[in-house]
Amino acid sequence: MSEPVLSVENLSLRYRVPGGAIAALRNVSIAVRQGEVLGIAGESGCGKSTLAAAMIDLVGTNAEVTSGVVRLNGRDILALSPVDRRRLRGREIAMVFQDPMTAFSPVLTVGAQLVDFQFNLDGLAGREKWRRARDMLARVGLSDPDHAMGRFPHELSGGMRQRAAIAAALLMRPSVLIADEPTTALDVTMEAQIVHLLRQLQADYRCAIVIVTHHLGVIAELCDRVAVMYAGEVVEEAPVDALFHDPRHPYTRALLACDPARIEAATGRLPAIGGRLPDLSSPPTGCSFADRCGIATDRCRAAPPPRVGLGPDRNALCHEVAP
Ligand SMILES: Nc1ncnc2c1ncn2[C@@H]1O[C@H](COP(=O)(O)OP(=O)(O)OP(=O)(O)O)[C@@H](O)[C@H]1O
Repeated sequence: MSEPVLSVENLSLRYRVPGGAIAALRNVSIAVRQGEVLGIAGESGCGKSTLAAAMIDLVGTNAEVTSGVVRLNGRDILALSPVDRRRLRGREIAMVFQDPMTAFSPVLTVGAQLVDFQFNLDGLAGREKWRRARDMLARVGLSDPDHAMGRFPHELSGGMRQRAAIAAALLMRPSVLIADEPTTALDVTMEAQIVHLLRQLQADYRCAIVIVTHHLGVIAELCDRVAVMYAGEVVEEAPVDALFHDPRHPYTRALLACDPARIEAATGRLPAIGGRLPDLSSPPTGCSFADRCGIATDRCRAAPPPRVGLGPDRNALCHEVAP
């Protein structure tokens, strides 16, 4: 099995807030290999976006990594100087956000910005950078790339803008693409098209993709492997088919039961997981999910759960799951 291109090892991160800190990531370990698509799933507030941002070293100024390593192509990026870290972004690792305007300035044309993004390619003439940018827009499915190059970002439709943002991210051929809810702002048809595009690009460029999404349909369509997060921890990690056919962690089971695609036929209503996420300013001593779990015992509330190996690429953080 190939070496991971990106790995996070025992990463803990907290956000400083007035009067304390939010433990947004707790001992997270996860890796993605070349050509693999890793999905990160979980309810709102579980730490998905924080994990994605930490992977590309884009966490906010009130964030503090308290332990752990983020390794990109073998290098510990947290140990690099800020200048070296910035140099990696865009070249070896790039990000696509929910709002494609995040990638662009509103006051420059798409073409000018795509040319600027290639500032690292010293030996390349401006005309060549323009051609590369135009070709990448064509590659991501803009039917008239020459026209799009001359437009301001707001002059493109939402779907076109997201395609242009994906083009911007892939322009330097990074080995890892991090996508944080890239389809959430789009309608269903557009979402399907972007998922299809990501799958094609991944096959063509063999880049690894880490995709954060609350949409389990996107995970099922696109991902090879899934990490399910709950309260700042990865509670289950599994190949995608195994996760959907045989979820092992009680939280994963609850999450799948809540998927909008599985709206209860009888009532037409969406089942919800009862209870709330624990307060991450003082996480519980035992299992974080114990208060909402149907099979929790006293042991679950008293002691942190073990990580139980369940086969290749498969584990769950639970007292009650059997190997
Ligand atoms: N900049 C910040 N300052 C303080 N707390 C933050 C900050 N960003 C996130 N948090 C908190 O960290 C926890 C994890 O948030 P995060 O956004 O990573 O979760 P998420 O699973 O991506 O949620 P969503 O799907 O709603 O984006 C939450 O409790 C959130 O309120």
